[in-house]
Amino acid sequence: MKIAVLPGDGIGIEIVAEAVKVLNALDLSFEMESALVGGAAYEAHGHPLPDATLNLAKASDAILFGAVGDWKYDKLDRPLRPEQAILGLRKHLGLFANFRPAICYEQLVGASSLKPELISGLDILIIRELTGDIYFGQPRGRRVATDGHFPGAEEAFDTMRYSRPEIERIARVAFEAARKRNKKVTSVDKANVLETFQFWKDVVTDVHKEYPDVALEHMYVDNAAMQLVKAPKAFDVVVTGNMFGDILSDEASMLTGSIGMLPSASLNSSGQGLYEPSHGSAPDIAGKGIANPLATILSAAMMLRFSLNQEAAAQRIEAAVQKVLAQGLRTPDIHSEGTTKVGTAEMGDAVVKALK
Ligand SMILES: NC(=O)C1=CN([C@@H]2O[C@H](COP(=O)(O)OP(=O)(O)OC[C@H]3O[C@@H](n4cnc5c(N)ncnc54)[C@H](O)[C@@H]3O)[C@@H](O)[C@H]2O)C=CC1
Ligand SMILES: CC(C)CC(=O)C(=O)O
Ligand SMILES: [Mg+2]
Repeated sequence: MKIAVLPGDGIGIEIVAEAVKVLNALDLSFEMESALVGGAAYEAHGHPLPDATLNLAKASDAILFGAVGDWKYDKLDRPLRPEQAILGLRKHLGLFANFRPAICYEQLVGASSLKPELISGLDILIIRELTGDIYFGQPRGRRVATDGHFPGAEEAFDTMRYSRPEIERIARVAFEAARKRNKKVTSVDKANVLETFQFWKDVVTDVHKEYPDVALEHMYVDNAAMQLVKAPKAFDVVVTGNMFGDILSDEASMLTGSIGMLPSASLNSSGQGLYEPSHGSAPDIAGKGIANPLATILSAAMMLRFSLNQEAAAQRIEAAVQKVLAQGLRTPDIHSEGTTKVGTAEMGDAVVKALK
């Protein structure tokens, strides 16, 4: 079993180091090979996703990814910007199904900005389509407007699009996942305004006929954003497009206490996966040793479960995370009165120690 380790930029480097520490402590036999990605790869090789990194990712059973990006690259031509590395990996590896579980551990009920009764026992799964939508649609660019409100003015445009097979396959992933949970799927769209999302809604409704045992509800994305903070436990599986899923999963992360707690798995149709926290490179706290590594450590657990067939090891990691939280250890993002503030490396060490 081979794992490509791509730490990336900012806190990506700090949090991936802790996940690797935990993986090494499991005494399983897998090979790990690291490569540069994002801004770090741009600095060294002039490209955020060099061929060597992409080839390593393709040749691996799984990829452990940190995060890419830094404000200092915001003026680069888009193809050279660090974020193109993660978009490129998703596209080249066909990682269309992004699982973002928002689970509120009992020990962190007080860390959320929501009332305890709203989030205690929360366990929802956001399934985000990851290789289509306005993030990948062509054409896109800048031009001089020939029509619209200001003909002759400079304008920018992107293309939102989804094909039937793209929607069908992510809908099936969602219905299958719901079958193993509470048998409810909420499909989030903007069908009242966007043709792409009326189509999304129609196709999800068609696929639902194959899953009569699973309840399907449709919800507009603006309402979904509101319901997520009003009554989050009413959701089970949420399936949505790339952009809405990006936004809603960051919102959902606060139900778990912090974005530093939200892991993710991005899978293709052959079971190969990329595992990364749902957050970014956090330049505001990078290099300070205070980033929460738990989302990345929990992503490593998802990797063991989904790509490496190591369910027992995945459960060991998840139990160890719960144990350190029960011990009262907290990075600053989840710290509250009466708990012990620790740094990134101390948190990783504590998880290693807590592995049974
Ligand atoms: N998959 C990826 O590589 C992603 C990369 N990005 C990139 O990351 C850079 C920063 O973007 P932002 O919008 O600031 O989003 P971000 O997710 O990096 O940070 C948002 C806020 O959450 C905090 N935060 C994030 N992760 C944390 C952790 N593990 N522990 C404690 N606090 C944490 C940050 O300090 C910041 O205040 C940008 O260049 C962006 O494009 C953003 C999202 C995903
Ligand atoms: C940097 C973006 C491409 C990705 C993002 O925000 C995400 O995947 O959550
Ligand atoms: Mg995001």
